[in-house]
Amino acid sequence: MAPILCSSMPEIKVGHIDDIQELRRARPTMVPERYIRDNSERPTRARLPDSLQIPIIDMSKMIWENDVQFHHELAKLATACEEWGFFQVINHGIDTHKLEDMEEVAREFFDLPLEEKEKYPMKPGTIQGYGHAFVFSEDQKLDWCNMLALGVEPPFIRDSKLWPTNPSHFSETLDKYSVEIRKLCHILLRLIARSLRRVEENVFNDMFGTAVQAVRMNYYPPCPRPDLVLGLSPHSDGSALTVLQQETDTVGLQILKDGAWVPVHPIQNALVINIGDTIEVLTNGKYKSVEHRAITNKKKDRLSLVTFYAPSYDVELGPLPEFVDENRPCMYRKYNHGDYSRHYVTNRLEGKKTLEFAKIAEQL
Ligand SMILES: O=C(O)CCC(=O)C(=O)O
Ligand SMILES: [Fe+2]
Repeated sequence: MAPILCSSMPEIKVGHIDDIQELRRARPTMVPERYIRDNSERPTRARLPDSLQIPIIDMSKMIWENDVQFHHELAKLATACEEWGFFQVINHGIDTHKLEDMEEVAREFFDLPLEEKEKYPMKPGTIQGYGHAFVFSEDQKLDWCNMLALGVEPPFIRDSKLWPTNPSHFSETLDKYSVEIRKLCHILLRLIARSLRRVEENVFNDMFGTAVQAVRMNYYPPCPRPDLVLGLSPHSDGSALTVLQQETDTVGLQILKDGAWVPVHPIQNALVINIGDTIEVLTNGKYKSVEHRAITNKKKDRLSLVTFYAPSYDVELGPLPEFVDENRPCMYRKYNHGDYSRHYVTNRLEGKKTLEFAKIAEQL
């Protein structure tokens, strides 16, 4: 997902969209037609070796720069970004209470009666508030998910009317949480720059002067037919970095690796990080923004808390010259990040299609 803009598109017709938690109340044995995916999109049970897991980066090994451990972990980070686009960080230094508190208020919010949650409506064509983002037509297949999405920083993207006042400590908890995640993003961006070797450690600094930070909370109720639906459609994120927190008792996130959907198994207190479209463009495709999706479970619900961290809207982006040479010709044109964000939020989630906005024609 991209950072959140309030791009209202009054002309779009999306038809009636059910609230999934309400739909579930009647304990249906089947799902409505609008959720049933075409065969090719349905979650198939992949026969993958359990050892096929996204890399795990131990941040406690990356404190002392002169240490052998530091360089070993940095090399792992480089491989993770190049080959997977995803990794989990452990020992990231964020107080686990802050993570748990956020999970708790988010759950409390989703457990509220619908009338209460509808006080913060996500209007069609916008992606802030409670509801369904990225729905633009009546015939579009829908995701088995309720969402609450909020712009956090800079202040002009924050729509305070959409910040829940119930639970009463929601905003305060989200603010505290967001400060911690932001600090983690700063550290990660520096480490990522360092792992690229060809650029200075502070190469990204100017782009993130008034960085955009947005949060999306995805709640996936249990689904009677998880084999037919998707929790969240395949997409790459329009951010620079995404930080995803998930509970440990359900698997739902899958990433596309060499043509197979690989599940991301949750690790206690770890955070899942992925490279977004911005870093793919800046590194001219060296570090990958990888397609991912969420599937549902028959018996269990699942909550994911997702922070998108992106450059200032006024920044002009394009591949850094250090990553363009005769072996790797320039794959992306220069563009304004605000324009890209607008493009992202006004199109449905469809694999890596949004990045075509930036691709140079002969690379399409
Ligand atoms: O819930 C998940 O695991 C995936 C969430 C995600 O990819 C997103 O919100 O962009
Ligand atoms: Fe995502």
